[in-house]
This record gives sequence, C-alpha cells and structure tokens, in this order.
Amino acid sequence: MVAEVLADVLAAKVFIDGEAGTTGLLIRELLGARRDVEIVSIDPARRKDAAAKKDLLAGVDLTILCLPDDAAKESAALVASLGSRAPKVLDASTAHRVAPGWAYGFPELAEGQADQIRAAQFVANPGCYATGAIALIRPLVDAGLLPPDFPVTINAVSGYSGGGKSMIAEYEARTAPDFEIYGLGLEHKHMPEIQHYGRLSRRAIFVPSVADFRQGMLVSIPLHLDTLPGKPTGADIEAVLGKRYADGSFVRVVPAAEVAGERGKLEAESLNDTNQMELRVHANEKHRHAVLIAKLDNLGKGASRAAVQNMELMLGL
Ligand SMILES: NC(=O)C1=CN([C@@H]2O[C@H](COP(=O)(O)OP(=O)(O)OC[C@H]3O[C@@H](n4cnc5c(N)ncnc54)[C@H](OP(=O)(O)O)[C@@H]3O)[C@@H](O)[C@H]2O)C=CC1
Ligand SMILES: CC(=O)N[C@@H](CCC(=O)OP(=O)(O)O)C(=O)O
Repeated sequence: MVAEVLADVLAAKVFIDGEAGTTGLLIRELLGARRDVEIVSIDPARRKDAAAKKDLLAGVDLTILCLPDDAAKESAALVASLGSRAPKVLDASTAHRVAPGWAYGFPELAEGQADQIRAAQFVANPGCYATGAIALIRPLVDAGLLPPDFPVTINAVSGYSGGGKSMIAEYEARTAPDFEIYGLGLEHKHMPEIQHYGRLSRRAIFVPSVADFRQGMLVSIPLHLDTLPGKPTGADIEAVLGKRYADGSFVRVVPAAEVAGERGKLEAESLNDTNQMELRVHANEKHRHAVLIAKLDNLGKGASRAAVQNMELMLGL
C-alpha cells in the first residue's frame, strides 16, 4: 500500500498538448495505464488558451506537443517563457526537427543519440516516413557505402491515420480514394530531417502514398548497386544495417533467409500497435539491384509509441 501511494506521489507529471488528436489520443491511452506517469489535462474549453496552458505547464515535468506545426511553435515559446519552471518538451510535430537546441528523438540513430535525448530539455519526435528512411540511409552513409551526394529516391505507402483526424474522417466516410500518390510537388515536410539526419548533401526524391488501411507503413529505397562506389552486394548492405542495429530493441534487420521466405511480397500492417521497425534488403545480384524497405506503424514507431520511448528516456522511467 505504501509503495503504491509513493509511486503515485513520485509519478512524473505529463501534459499532452493536443491530447484529443490522433497522436495525442494514442499517447494518452498508452500513458493512462502507467503508475509512473500522471497525465495532467487542461479544461477542453481552454485547450487553446495560452494563459491556461502556461499555468498548467509550470507544474508539469514534461509536455508532449501533439499539435499542428504553428501551434507547436506557440506552445514551445510558452515553455521557454517559464524560465526555471519550464518542463521538458517533446514535440511530435515537424516544427522543431532540425531546429538548433532540439535533440532528434530517434534513439537508434547513432551511438550516443539516446544519451542526447536523456539530457535534452527539448526533443523533436521524428516523422513517420523519416523514421524509416533515416534508419535505412544513415548507417550506409556513415559506413561510406552510400555517398552523401548519391541521388537517393524514396517511395512509401502509409495508412490513412498518417493524415490525422481530417484524413481519418475522409477514409472512414469512404469519400477518399482507395490509394493515392501525393506530395508530387516534391516538397514533402519530412525532407529536411531526412537530409539532415541521413547526412545527405543531395536532396532525395520522395514519393509518398496513402491507401485504405488505418495504420502501417512501408518506406522503400531502390538502389542500382553498381552505381555505388564500392559496388556492394545486398549482403554487404544487410551487414552494415545489422551492425548498426545489433543491440537495438526496437529496430530489427530481417535476415536474408527470412526475407527470401517472404517470396518477394511484403504487407504493411504486421507491426501495427507496436514500437517495432523492421528493415529488409531485397537484392538481385544477377541484375545488381537492391530495394531497402523499412516497415513500421506510422502511429507506433512513427509517432506515439516513439514518443513514449522518448518520454521514458527524458524522464528516466
Ligand atoms: N498522424 C500521424 O501519423 C502522425 C502525426 N504527427 C504529427 O503530430 C501532430 C499531430 O498530428 P495528428 O495527431 O495526426 O493531428 P490531429 O489533427 O489528429 O490532432 C491535432 C490536435 O491538435 C489540436 N489543436 C490544434 N491547435 C491547437 C492549439 N493551438 N492548442 C491546443 N490544441 C490544438 C486539435 O484540436 P481541434 O481539432 O479542436 O482543433 C487536434 O485535437 C502533427 O504535427 C503531425 O504532423 C507525427 C507523426 C505521425
Ligand atoms: C498520410 C499522410 O498524410 N501522412 C502525413 C505524414 C504524417 C506524419 O507522420 O508526419 P509528421 O510526423 O511530420 O506529422 C504527410 O505526408 O504529411
């Protein structure tokens, strides 16, 4: 009994700004069951009232921003105005991902990244597509296998929850197409973080798509292997990825034998409701081609469950 009371007293106080949105709702659900976290909520009628937010922010350990970009910037500025009473901030929006003073919330990115997140006051949660793309690109650039100026192309498909409440409503009302390629202006909001944390000097071409399934995501990068300086094999690529994620509990490189057993097919939803991400290398050495694929839940490792992973690092839970 005493231990339970103590746990409640010592629970970290967390305010989810935008808790009624797609990302916010899932984070709230994930945190609701925990004794080591106390969710502090705002009066829904005052959820957009800066003064009400500021008062509440002064009394919590962490705020998780699940807001559109402009609102996220406003809330981050509110926190900054609190000085010594400021809580830590974890932003799920795109607003601060390559901003100075913000740690990138991808603990598996590279050696020491998790420590950076632990120590940071401000952490930006990665974008869903960016999580898959960077997971594939960064180790290959670090290993010198993929030159920073290589002309990378990225294709992806997302479940419709990626578009938030508005897109969910369209798909559930059956007013949206079953499948749609989009972002054909080639200005997708994830490109800055993919270029920055992928350590690419040449902007990649990214073609996202959305289809009629709620959650799930595949991010794929095709490579002509003989255009890479070291003319690597698919096995070389798999080895580099495997080394980077050898001790990662949330990122798994699927062995070639298992990939072969999938007979050239891959669905997008098997990691839904998990914080897992799987990386695969599909290679054809006869043609010297490879397609690198990341599978994740856009709301899991692509958003809310990644946010919980970052929260645990930031609060030492
Ligand atoms: N959906 C996804 O797969 C992912 C989304 N993200 C990012 O997370 C953020 C939230 O996305 P998502 O949950 O999908 O969006 P939603 O549109 O589903 O939710 C956004 C929420 O923010 C609320 N809101 C808007 N402005 C304010 C404000 N000024 N103060 C308080 N609340 C506000 C909205 O309330 P109301 O409706 O009343 O205006 C809504 O409840 C976005 O930046 C998105 O880019 C990140 C990763 C994945
Ligand atoms: C299907 C769909 O619309 N997806 C969203 C990505 C949502 C997401 O995860 O991006 P943020 O984390 O940056 O919000 C898009 O392409 O804009």
